[in-house]
Amino acid sequence: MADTIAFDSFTVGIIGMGDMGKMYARRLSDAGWRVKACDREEKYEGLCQEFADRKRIHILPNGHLVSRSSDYIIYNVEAASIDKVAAQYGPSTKQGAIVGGQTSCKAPEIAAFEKHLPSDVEIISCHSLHGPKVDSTGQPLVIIQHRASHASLEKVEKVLSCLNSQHVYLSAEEHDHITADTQAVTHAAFLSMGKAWHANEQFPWEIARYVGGIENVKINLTLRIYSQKWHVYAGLAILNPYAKEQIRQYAQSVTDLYKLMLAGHRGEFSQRIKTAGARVFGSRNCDGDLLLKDEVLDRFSLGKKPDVPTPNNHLSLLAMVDCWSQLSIVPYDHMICSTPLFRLWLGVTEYLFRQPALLDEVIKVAIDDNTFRSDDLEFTFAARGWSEAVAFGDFEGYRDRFESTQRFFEPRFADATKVGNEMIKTILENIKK
Ligand SMILES: NC(=O)C1=CN([C@@H]2O[C@H](COP(=O)(O)OP(=O)(O)OC[C@H]3O[C@@H](n4cnc5c(N)ncnc54)[C@H](OP(=O)(O)O)[C@@H]3O)[C@@H](O)[C@H]2O)C=CC1
Ligand SMILES: O=C(O)C(=O)Cc1ccc(O)cc1
Repeated sequence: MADTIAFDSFTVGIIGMGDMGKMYARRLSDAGWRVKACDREEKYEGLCQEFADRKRIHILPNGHLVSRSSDYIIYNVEAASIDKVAAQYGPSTKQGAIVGGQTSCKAPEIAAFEKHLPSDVEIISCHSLHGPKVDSTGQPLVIIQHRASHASLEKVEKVLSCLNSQHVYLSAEEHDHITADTQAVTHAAFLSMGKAWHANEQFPWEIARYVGGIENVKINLTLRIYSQKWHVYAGLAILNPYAKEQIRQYAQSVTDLYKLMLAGHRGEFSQRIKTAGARVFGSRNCDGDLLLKDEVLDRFSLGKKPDVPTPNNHLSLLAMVDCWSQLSIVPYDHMICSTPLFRLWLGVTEYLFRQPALLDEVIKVAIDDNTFRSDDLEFTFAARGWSEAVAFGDFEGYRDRFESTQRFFEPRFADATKVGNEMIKTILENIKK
């Protein structure tokens, strides 16, 4: 029984001491757990120094040593490496231990564990649905009891309870299905915005069209994504069996809407947007209780807001709702398994679709105002480019696409992270109220 596990008789192993592994090691050891951890052998000395003042974190040279001496081992490595790393260290797992992974996509992780772990080892995976610098309190933490007894599940729950997250119990398949909707397609939208700004050599905070209100959310979140490691986004999009279709539909929605705009098909365009809005937001179509408010949004700008706002047709948002509608996705159903980024993204789409006057204005701008056709063309190319990289399973192509734009925005990451963190905190607190 979990009640009987004690700090001094139960060791947690962590394989992969990158951002998430270190966060887990620190939080678990702060709570009193004994942690044995490793990264690649060449990082052994550096990690020993980094964690020298932590008496409950014991750095070991490799995953064999962690696996054979730990009761619950969490793999915190790149999603694309899980098969290789589990093949390496899995056979060394202590008899009767519990093994889990924290990768963002569960199909390959579970397949790797089933293939490489001895049959007397139990499998319980997890996934913290937030980045390493976000306070884990109240955030969803998915727990997947794949091959394990109830008593072992209780042990894992007890260990992870120190994160103060909200436990969400799913199968690996349910997890991948939901995160394809909440994560992969959300990232595709922001990655496309960044790529389009880069293609036009625009720093959006310097351009009136992109300053103020929901533009601030778009810019801050785009820069936030590009300031992180490419493999996190590549892994959860390329390896998730459901993500290709979502991302393909997003690119298709962008393309369809762009063509209707170009051709000036006002009726068809408007009908398509309104139908999508009704399917996704249904009876939520009224002002009053929006997740996001102007006065909050306007505070978080990297640039100076113009006196008169420049019109924007918000193609990225219209396409998001069209995509959800085409795939019969109701994003509110996924709130239990949402990341902060997804909640903000949903807040932004809601802001547009639940204010009928604003939506009408946006539709009018889309058809009548061709000032920004070239920005929108680049956005359309970008969405299709990301979709192709994901569809072809092209990790290296994805990496090049990601890192070239990362370099373009790099000088502003420090500012954007500061403003973005503050924005996320304030907006999410507002959403809770
Ligand atoms: N960052 C995030 O916001 C979140 C990430 N995740 C998931 O968590 C996992 C880890 O992500 P994150 O910490 O950000 O990534 P990092 O790149 O920071 O960490 C992964 C670490 O694993 C190491 N590693 C690779 N192979 C081995 C090996 N054979 N033995 C030991 N260590 C190894 C890597 O070394 P090297 O760099 O040399 O390859 C790296 O230090 C990923 O699967 C990601 O999808 C989940 C939630 C949030
Ligand atoms: O909120 C997001 O979508 C992020 O970008 C952070 C993130 C990345 C990977 C995960 O598996 C979970 C969270």
